[in-house]
Amino acid sequence: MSSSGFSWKLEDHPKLPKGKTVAVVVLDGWGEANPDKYNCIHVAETPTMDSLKKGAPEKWRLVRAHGTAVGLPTEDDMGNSEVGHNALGAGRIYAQGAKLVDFALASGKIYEGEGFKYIKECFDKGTLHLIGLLSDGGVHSRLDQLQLLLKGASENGAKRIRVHVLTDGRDVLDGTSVGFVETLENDLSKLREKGVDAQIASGGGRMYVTMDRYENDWGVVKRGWDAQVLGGAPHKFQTAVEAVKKLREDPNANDQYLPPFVIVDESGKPVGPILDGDAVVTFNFRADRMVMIAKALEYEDFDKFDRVRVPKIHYAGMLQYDGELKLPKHYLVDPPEIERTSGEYLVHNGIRTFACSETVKFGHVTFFWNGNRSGYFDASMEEYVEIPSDAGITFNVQPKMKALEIAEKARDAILSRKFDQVRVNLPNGDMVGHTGDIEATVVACKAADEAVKMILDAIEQVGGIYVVTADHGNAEDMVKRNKSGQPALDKNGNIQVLTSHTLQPVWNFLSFSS
Ligand SMILES: O=C(O)[C@H](O)COP(=O)(O)O
Ligand SMILES: [Mn+2]
Ligand SMILES: [Mn+2]
Repeated sequence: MSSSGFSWKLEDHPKLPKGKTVAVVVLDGWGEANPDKYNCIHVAETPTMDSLKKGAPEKWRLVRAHGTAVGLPTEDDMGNSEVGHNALGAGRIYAQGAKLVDFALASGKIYEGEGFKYIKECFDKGTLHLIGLLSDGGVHSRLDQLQLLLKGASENGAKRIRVHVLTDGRDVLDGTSVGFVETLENDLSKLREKGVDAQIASGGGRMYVTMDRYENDWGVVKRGWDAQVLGGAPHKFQTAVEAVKKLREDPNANDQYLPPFVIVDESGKPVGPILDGDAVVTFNFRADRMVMIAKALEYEDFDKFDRVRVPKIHYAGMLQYDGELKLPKHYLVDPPEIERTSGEYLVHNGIRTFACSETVKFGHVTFFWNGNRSGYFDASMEEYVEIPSDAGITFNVQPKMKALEIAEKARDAILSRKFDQVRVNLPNGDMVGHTGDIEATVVACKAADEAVKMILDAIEQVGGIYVVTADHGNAEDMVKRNKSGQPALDKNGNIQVLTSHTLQPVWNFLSFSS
């Protein structure tokens, strides 16, 4: 024990047998909801998960995965992968980025911090660029926070502001992009009345422009760079409302995947490329989908794509997105200090870990699990395996994703007896659920169930222990509902497909009596 009274030493658990391999399976986006045709988990054949539900009551719990129970600002906040895996990995609840940004904006502390002072140095001569997700989803960003930041920045001296918007349709209903852009345009016109030169400068759908994660597809970030920094895109419009409305006329259009566009003046010149002497803020608070753009904006040595022109800017993140890489160096709000996570305890106690998922969720069981830190705590005790995800597709075309491959890796790791903890994330329910394709989501849930079976069979073979749980809901409810729980119909009498997460609880199954 150290002089402060803290010790890494873990005491023996009163009930758990020692020396057994533990499998930790996180089913991404797998909640519990009423059984109806919009509950893809219910509709799918899921014999393994069904049999777990029939287990003795002391072997399972339904737990909340949304709202204040997991450190989010309000009970209306759905759970998400960051908060879910942070909480699972740390075994504790932290006030999450969303809440910390709320505090900093409400108290005005954001404007007194080092990060804001740093960007403010450019306000006299340069433009302030704000890049981020435009919605009220509350998973990566929030419109009301952007609105407060716009007001605060202009009151604190920003004279020229350009917003680079990423449309959502994933944490909110598809088609809502138009309303969000109209709201923002309205705010910016009010700023203009006050003498601030404020405009939207570029845009695109979040999954096609800028917000890739875990280096799945740098082409996504490049499209954003070209529009935001270089002022180049295949589509040019004079206003962002016109841009989004026009681009949505394509029958296959989807807010998540809108092509990149730039706003140009009457002479066709882009109104807001990022130039030397400008300030840039990425206003998303959530880390995973900001790390890649942060690297492009901050790193001198960068070989992921040709940046063509690298402006000398003052760049700050809303938060610091990676605690290990200290990326970005400057940020407006201190991130939650997620310390002494379970992974760190394990290495201090000689317990060997294997973690695996496919690219799109790999960082969930490593980076998020370890408190938003990339890399190993101790490479000699840990092995992290990433199975490459298919890039450039929406996962409804491959709903089985790499579930089988993840399960095989986990099975082999368990049977090798080289590891004490084997943890995986099975992405299917979530990634396919986000596409809004109900049929494909049913196939996805079946595939995830088969993967769970393979892992639990291996655990049984070695006489191990399992924990099967989820980070939040998604696939168990694929329709927007009214207050009485019935599908809410749109003005044409159609159901509205829910692509987002839910407020539903999640299962926690243990193979031992707790
Ligand atoms: O980033 C995403 O894909 C969604 O906004 C949230 O999904 P996740 O929290 O499951 O990653
Ligand atoms: Mn998730
Ligand atoms: Mn999700």
